[in-house]
Amino acid sequence: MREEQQVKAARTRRSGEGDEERMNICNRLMKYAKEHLSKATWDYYAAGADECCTRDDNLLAYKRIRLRPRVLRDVSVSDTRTTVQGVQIGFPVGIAPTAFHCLAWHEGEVATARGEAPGPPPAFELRLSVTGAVTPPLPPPAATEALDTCYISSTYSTCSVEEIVAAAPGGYRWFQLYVYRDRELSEHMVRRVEALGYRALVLTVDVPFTGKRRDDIRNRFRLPPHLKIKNFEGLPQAAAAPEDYGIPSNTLDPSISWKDIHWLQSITQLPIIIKGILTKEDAELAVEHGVQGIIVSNHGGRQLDGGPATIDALTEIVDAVQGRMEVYLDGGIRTGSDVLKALALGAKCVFIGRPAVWGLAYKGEDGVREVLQILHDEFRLSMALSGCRNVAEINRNLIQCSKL
Ligand SMILES: Cc1cc2nc3c(=O)[nH]c(=O)nc-3n(C[C@H](O)[C@H](O)[C@H](O)COP(=O)(O)O)c2cc1C
Ligand SMILES: CCCCCCC(=O)C(=O)O
Repeated sequence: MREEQQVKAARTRRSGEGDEERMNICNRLMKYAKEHLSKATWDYYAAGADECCTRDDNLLAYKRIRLRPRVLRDVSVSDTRTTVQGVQIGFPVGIAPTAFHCLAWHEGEVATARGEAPGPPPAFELRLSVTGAVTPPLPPPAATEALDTCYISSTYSTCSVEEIVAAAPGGYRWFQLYVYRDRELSEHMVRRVEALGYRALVLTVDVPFTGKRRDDIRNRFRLPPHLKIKNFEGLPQAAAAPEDYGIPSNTLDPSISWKDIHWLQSITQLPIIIKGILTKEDAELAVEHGVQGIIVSNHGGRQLDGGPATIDALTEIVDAVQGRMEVYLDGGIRTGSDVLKALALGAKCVFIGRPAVWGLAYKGEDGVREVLQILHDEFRLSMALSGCRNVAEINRNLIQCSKL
């Protein structure tokens, strides 16, 4: 079942209504994207692996968690700021790496980067036109609060890392990397992003092979010829290789193992974040290998179907790590209360994949900015309504015991 249908079915079960007007902003934008993108592009973005159980569970798992709000705690001011890797960001929601943004919007990742970087406040027309109601009044933001957050740009971007940085030089960025069969290609990318001021490397470890995405197979999906993986343009390693999705298929190395973490550490001083951890055993190994963080991720349910929802995997991982490195999470974040629940269960920050793409498809950089703005406002409201004045006050006491 598609994400949209699944969410609708769940909502209908919960509320007894088919209440489209009350859809959260991410699902509203998803609906817009579905109506406006080509079928093959939509299918690619929305895809999950096999029967999409994990993709759908990523969302539904949040809806099974109940909060324990505290009251009478003077929430007249709430501060959403936090830090990741020692750097302050405006609120604990960043943008996960997703490929091929030029399929959603002509400016591609350049628009995403602009939408994420600090800039003028967004226009509120979407909030009025899509939700049909003005956002409820909120406590005033903390004085220095801004929507600055972290954008992890994908190796498989349709704009180059140079174009992304030039478009929005003030942004805080991490680079998503694969270990390629040709280690020189990985090293080349590391050197480039170091020189450009990227602040961390996010090593994706859950794609030894591409998951079985049935719609993509049926559609014979591949990047159209007028679009390119710009990061590989002109590189001899990528030139003659056979392609998968329009990506040189020899780039990913299925033989990578923990020893490659040492290799990566030997060629860079940047913090290394491993993306795609789902068990306490691998989290423990990540600590032992001295990386600076992990992202609890199942690749948006696009790789192994049948694995856990990320929010369900989080607790055992946080308990194993015991604060020895930062633990982040992606997958299924669609509302401010999802963010609150993930933080309460121990995530330092969460990342959104598809919602940023839906925003991009809706209105380019303004659409991305609005998704972030709305998630920010929802998160701030959820904090206040549960009695949290700042991010440090969010902890497991907020979660009903049956979920711990
Ligand atoms: C269209 C699409 C493309 C993606 N491309 C990448 C990628 O290039 N590298 C990567 O590490 N993860 C990639 N991911 C996974 C995301 O980083 C992230 O784990 C996932 O989207 C989070 O789930 P969400 O979409 O429910 O927020 C992609 C996901 C989607 C939906
Ligand atoms: C040959 C690997 C295709 C992966 C493309 C990007 C990605 O991670 C995705 O989920 O899609």
